[in-house]
Amino acid sequence: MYGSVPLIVRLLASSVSVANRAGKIVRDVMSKGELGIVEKGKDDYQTEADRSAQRCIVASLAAQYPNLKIIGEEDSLEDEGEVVSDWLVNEIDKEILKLQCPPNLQEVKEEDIVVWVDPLDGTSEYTQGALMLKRDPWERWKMYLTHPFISMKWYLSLLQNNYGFLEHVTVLIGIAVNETPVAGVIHQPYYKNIVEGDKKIGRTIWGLHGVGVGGFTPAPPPESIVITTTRSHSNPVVEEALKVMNASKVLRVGGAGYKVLQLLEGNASIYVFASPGCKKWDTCAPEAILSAAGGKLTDILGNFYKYGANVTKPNKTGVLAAVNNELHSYALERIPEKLQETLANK
Ligand SMILES: Nc1ncnc2c1ncn2[C@@H]1O[C@H](COP(=O)(O)O)[C@@H](OP(=O)(O)O)[C@H]1O
Ligand SMILES: [Mg+2]
Ligand SMILES: [Mg+2]
Ligand SMILES: [Mg+2]
Repeated sequence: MYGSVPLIVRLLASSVSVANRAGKIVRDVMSKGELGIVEKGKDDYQTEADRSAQRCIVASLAAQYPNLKIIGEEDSLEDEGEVVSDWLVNEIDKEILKLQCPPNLQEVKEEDIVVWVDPLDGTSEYTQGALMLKRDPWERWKMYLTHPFISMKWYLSLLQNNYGFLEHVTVLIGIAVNETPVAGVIHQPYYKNIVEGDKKIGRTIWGLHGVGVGGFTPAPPPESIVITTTRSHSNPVVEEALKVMNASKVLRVGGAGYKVLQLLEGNASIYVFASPGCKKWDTCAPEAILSAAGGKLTDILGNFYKYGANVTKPNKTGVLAAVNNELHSYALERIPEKLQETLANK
């Protein structure tokens, strides 16, 4: 029906609609309260929301774009569990369809594309948010006891945080063409906003190379250096890379998507994560949007990652990102060579 619209624009428009639906699934699982937490590895968990949102995204995109290569964080699920027909999205965002495709992306074919899907980025924050939604203290305590990875210190910090961590949760769909992220979607299922006088939950941020970004109001970086980094996957090497930045503040938040949003909205200057913990699905969509806004996301050696179908999944040499080249260079110059070698040789 929209065959005259270049593929990359159609795919981005579909991804916006699909991410909105996946966000609703994420909220519905939370409302039901049965999170179905599975431990995939150390500090690495999956919930029913991760599984269902992934099925929704992959099945919806594969049905409309059969020759796309789609790689999702929860891929080991393949063929298990059913895709509820209500999850199959064939809507397509009409506003995105109106975008003028840049000349260099007009001829892109499905075979040139790899879509990287993180159905739920910030799973730690999601599960901790669930805990905090239990208003009854006894219920909350019982749930805490079934969360093996939440220490008492965290539990107390969560209580003081006014249940705020759910905003860190995002749905990420990144579109790479010939190994480079050129378009992407970050959907925030728990973002609270007022649209035309009505309270609305959720928002969707998008970016396309050569066109720009939308779904939020970009803001310049803070006056002094503010670093954003992990709040749930730190270690001594990660901390060492923060120390050298001479930052006025360190913003510890969940998810790669939410951290890049902190850069785009002017709350932080640089995202530093000197750890091999992030994977290609964590950074593809954020990198596409950040670079469409004039920013840069690389490893901590300053090299770009490649996002082809056969690359290794982990971002072995960490993440270094900023809203502009100056801030990126500022950070890169400060990372000690020894630290770069530590990650490169791991
Ligand atoms: N040490 C580690 N082990 C497993 N996953 C890690 C990790 N460090 C980072 N990640 C993944 O990278 C993403 C961002 O992490 P963080 O919030 O700590 O910055 C999260 O994605 P998911 O929540 O999609 O799994 C998280 O799981
Ligand atoms: Mg995960
Ligand atoms: Mg993730
Ligand atoms: Mg995830």
